[in-house]
Amino acid sequence: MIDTDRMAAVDENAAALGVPRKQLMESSGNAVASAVQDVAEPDARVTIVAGRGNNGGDAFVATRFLDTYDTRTLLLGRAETVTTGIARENWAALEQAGYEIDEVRDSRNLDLGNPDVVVDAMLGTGITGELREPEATAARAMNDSDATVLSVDVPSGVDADTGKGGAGAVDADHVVTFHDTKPGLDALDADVRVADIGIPRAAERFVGPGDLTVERDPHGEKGDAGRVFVVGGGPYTGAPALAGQAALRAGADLAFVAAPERVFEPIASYAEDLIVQPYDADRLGPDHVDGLVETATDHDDVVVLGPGLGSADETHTAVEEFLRQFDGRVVVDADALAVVPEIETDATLVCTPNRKELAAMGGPDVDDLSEHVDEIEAFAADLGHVVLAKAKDDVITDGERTRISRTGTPGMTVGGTGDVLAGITAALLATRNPFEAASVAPYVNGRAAEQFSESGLLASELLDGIPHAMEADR
Ligand SMILES: NC(=O)C1=CN([C@@H]2O[C@H](COP(=O)(O)OP(=O)(O)OC[C@H]3O[C@@H](n4cnc5c(N)ncnc54)[C@H](O)[C@@H]3O)[C@@H](O)[C@H]2O)[C@@H](O)CC1
Ligand SMILES: [K+]
Repeated sequence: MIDTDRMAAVDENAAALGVPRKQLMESSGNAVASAVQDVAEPDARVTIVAGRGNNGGDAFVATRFLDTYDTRTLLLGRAETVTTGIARENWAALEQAGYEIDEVRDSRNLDLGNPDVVVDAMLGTGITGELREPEATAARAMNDSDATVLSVDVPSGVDADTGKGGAGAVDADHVVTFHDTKPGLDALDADVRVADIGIPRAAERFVGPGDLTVERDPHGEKGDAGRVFVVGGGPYTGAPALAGQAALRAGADLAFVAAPERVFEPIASYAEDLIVQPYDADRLGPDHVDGLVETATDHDDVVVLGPGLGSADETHTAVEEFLRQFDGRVVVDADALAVVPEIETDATLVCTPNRKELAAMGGPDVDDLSEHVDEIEAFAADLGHVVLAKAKDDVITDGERTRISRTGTPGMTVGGTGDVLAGITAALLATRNPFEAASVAPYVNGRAAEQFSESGLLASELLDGIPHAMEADR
């Protein structure tokens, strides 16, 4: 099962891996033709009704594979108004090769003929709202005809994610959909087949540019990029400052750092963009927890818990207490990670262990994480939280799904890059679901690093690279 946002991401990832969409369209069109062949007698009359997007493009390709039938292809609208280059190219190929094709410029002139099979390629995943003209008239004609109706990807007028369709949606007998089935096809009274169109597994497995642009979970209000609240610092000062700044670079509206009074000055001096809130102590302890939880809850903050906190017993107890009380979203990093396997929490956690921290939490103790994805996935399932295990190839899993992020450079072994990652993850967690945020963050962090020379990379340099790294088509 794949929803349309994820499908679009995978499609873009495939293109980045060298399999562009026009190639996928050739496969889709071929699959449509096979589906027609399965329902059509050898002498059947086939009418293809195509829209102006890529759904129509699939059908233009199918036309070439249906030479042996009595096939007509109708385009709803003028060829100049076809919306995508690849669909237009496939239409032009039909024109040049002399296929029987027609532009339907006025829905009153639509005539399906008397076909045995109608291919509905008007609208796929690009639909918004109820069917408009001329598609609405064409859908009525299909539904009224005696022909077998075969829809491309999804019946036109039906939302592929929800299955909802306006009153005028196409009532398909058969659907041929691509790569994986769609949530909205489940409830349909139609025979649904899934066609493999040659999308490499890697396009799903590895985080790619497609993941940057789509799949935003509108957790907050639209335009509300969220507040990130870093609970860190004590023995160390640089770590929380890096995490907070990284969150800002990755799109957070505000970044707060709560830190012990003793280290307030240095943290505040690193960057004027950070708001630093001191508490009266040398390090985090149980007394501070109520106040921190209240602040984070009141503002619906995404919390980064851990950077620079140190491993004192009272701090460990405070982290436990924080996670017991808080029920919002938390990126857990560094010394705070050790607490996670020991506690029950209602919070939504993304845990960001490196190799050693993963082993200390009870996960596999291995050098190459990407060779042990099943074990890490099983560990995350047990833990009940999203795990972003950091290594040369980062492994991201929610216990059911696993992705790998391969960006980055050898220079990233320098101190502080993990703090930057925690901040990016928090910013993304404000607008995406935890698994997506955890998948995209290391991809962005690695891309940020790729903008600098490997030797002598500083974690603070990554900050400058983040905005550019978040652009899909940089
Ligand atoms: N995503 C992928 O990986 C692949 C997608 N493919 C095909 O591409 C399709 C999606 O293509 P597009 O994104 O171009 O979108 P569509 O072809 O579904 O529709 C886009 C067009 O429909 C118009 N439109 C939108 N809502 C309308 C309405 N209510 N009434 C009338 N017209 C309306 C738009 O103005 C636009 O011209 C998929 O369904 C599938 O068939 C395949 O080619 C293979 C790979
Ligand atoms: K369709």
